[in-house]
Amino acid sequence: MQEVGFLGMGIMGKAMAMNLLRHGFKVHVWNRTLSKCIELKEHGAFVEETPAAVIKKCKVTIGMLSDPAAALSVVFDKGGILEEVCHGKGYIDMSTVDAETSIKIGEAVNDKGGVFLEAPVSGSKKPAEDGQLIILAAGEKALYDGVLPAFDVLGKKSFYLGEVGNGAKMKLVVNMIMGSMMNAFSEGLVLADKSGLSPTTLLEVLDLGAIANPMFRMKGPSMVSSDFNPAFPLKHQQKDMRLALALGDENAVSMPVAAAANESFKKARSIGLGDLDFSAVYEIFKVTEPSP
Ligand SMILES: NC(=O)C1=CN([C@@H]2O[C@H](COP(=O)(O)OP(=O)(O)OC[C@H]3O[C@@H](n4cnc5c(N)ncnc54)[C@H](OP(=O)(O)O)[C@@H]3O)[C@@H](O)[C@H]2O)C=CC1
Ligand SMILES: O=CCCC(=O)O
Repeated sequence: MQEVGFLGMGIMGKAMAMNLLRHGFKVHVWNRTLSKCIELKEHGAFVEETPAAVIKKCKVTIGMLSDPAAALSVVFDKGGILEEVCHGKGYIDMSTVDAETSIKIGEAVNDKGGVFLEAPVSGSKKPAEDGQLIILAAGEKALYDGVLPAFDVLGKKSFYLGEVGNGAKMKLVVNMIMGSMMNAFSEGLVLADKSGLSPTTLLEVLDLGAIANPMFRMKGPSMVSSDFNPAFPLKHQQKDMRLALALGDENAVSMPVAAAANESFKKARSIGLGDLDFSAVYEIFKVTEPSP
């Protein structure tokens, strides 16, 4: 499988498509905003006008879209993949969505004779550029096996999790934990600062102890210097908290920590931080009560 379609040239999709091109794949790309395909074209990608045109040319097409509405749109709307998907074609949705969205897409693709895999990823812009993602796939096993050469380029490890929906759920659980951790981390950095400690020294202390982790190590220094250039946009993290909380509702799991974290991300969105990196949630903890 050396030819692949790719829908969605956002932060992740562009990095992943570039990576496939670098490894010798022929890549047919589409993006709602066409201008985002220019750089891909310069690197040898074929730019198509609709998702349907991509799937017509490729046996396997990957989608990497912002949210459930976008994931559904490229499948069901005019010019969408349902217009061309048929026997012998596979569609792989790597966006972070809820299980219900994934199942709906999978059933529609199957009804047209195609095969479907969901494959959301852990890892952000840099792992996407470096082919170091963690792929959480579920759905048609034969498609999974067939697409492994591409997954091996995109990721450092692929998991096959069984029926459609399990990949989405695994991804939401992971991001729910990550979003909650980011809130606790932000509170700690502000608490250190406001109580007269150096946040930079706190980072050093954390990194030597039992809760050292790559996220604190990577995001900490840029947070302290108020650099929120987006790798993972805050609006997407809030979407993931919302979808994870809905999964909690369905399963009667009490999630007070995640619910509080979701409120923080919502507050950050409401003051215009949605397009910044999700670590910008830090900003809302800096706001102090005005003195009486
Ligand atoms: N960034 C990250 O670190 C990670 C992100 N993810 C997940 O991957 C997905 C993509 O994330 P990311 O690349 O960061 O997001 P971006 O916001 O950078 O890109 C979103 C993409 O979705 C497209 N899109 C949005 N709405 C529609 C629509 N209605 N119809 C068609 N296309 C649409 C955008 O097109 P246009 O350019 O026209 O706006 C763009 O190509 C999300 O589900 C996210 O949660 C998963 C792991 C890590
Ligand atoms: O969905 C985004 C995940 C970002 C990450 O795993 O670093």
